[in-house]
Amino acid sequence: MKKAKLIYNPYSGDRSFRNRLDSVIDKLQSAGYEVTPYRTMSIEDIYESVKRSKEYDAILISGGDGTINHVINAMVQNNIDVPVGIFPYGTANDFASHLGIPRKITQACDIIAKGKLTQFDLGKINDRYFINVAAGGLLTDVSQKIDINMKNTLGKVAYYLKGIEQLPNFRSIPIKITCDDKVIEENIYLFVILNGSSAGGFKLAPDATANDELLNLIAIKQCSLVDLFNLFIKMLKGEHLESNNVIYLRSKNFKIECYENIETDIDGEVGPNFPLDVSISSKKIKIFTP
Ligand SMILES: Nc1ncnc2c1ncn2[C@@H]1O[C@H](COP(=O)(O)OP(=O)(O)OP(=O)(O)O)[C@@H](O)[C@H]1O
Repeated sequence: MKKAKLIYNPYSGDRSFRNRLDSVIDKLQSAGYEVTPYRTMSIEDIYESVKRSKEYDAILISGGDGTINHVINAMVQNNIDVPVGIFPYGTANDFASHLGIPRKITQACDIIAKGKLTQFDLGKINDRYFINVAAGGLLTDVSQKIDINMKNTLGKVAYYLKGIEQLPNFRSIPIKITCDDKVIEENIYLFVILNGSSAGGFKLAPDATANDELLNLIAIKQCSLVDLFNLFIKMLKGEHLESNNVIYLRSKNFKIECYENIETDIDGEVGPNFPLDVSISSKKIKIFTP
């Protein structure tokens, strides 16, 4: 039998994964995996658990993008290069949705049982990796500021409510983006750098895939409230990339400088300080996919 370590964050999403544990073990055992579950106690504990997982044939993760981010960073730090299985039990689950991995336990187990692996890129920001998105600006600390109980009860709606609550603080920030031979200096509201295609449930980079060896930078320029509202409508229709108020760049590298002390975010977790050196690490992880 192959050995799989199942690392699960009991506080991700609606916290219901723990009730499915027996069913998961049953299905994976039938597929030839001897499963060792590990219930994480904290973020630091995720790193400790992965460090002790060098003998396994696969690492399976249950949680949202934040949990996947920490497990993958820990795997890279420890040179663990085994297949990764995902149970999308977070709130937004942007990365798993992008990969087409469903939340339903039977289907997620079937994907692991079938054993099809696809290589994916990782974004790198200073010395940390991101699976889906790195962001900065005035709404990006929304996911970090939401109370975990509010997120568990209200799901994705909690992100929007917290976003609206932050609107009075909405102001632009001066930023310098260097990419290939271009330098752009602009006042912006926020920027996102995507490896996948969605953030917070919004399909911001519709043509991007997490294995095209490119990162997608989308920034919203300072504009009037009316223009911002129109941009939001365009975003819902997937037409925002054509707007004059949007900067859209695709590249393997970006340098981002900002002289104001604003927070950054990677996969919904607290990110590093400026300046940001962002790059793509091509085909860095292999994940069980449909
Ligand atoms: N026991 C724990 N082990 C690991 N992380 C924990 C634990 N308790 C709370 N957390 C918090 O869970 C967060 C990660 O949550 P995760 O991203 O997996 O779920 P989510 O936020 O509900 O989903 P998504 O990111 O998809 O919206 C970390 O920021 C961490 O602070």
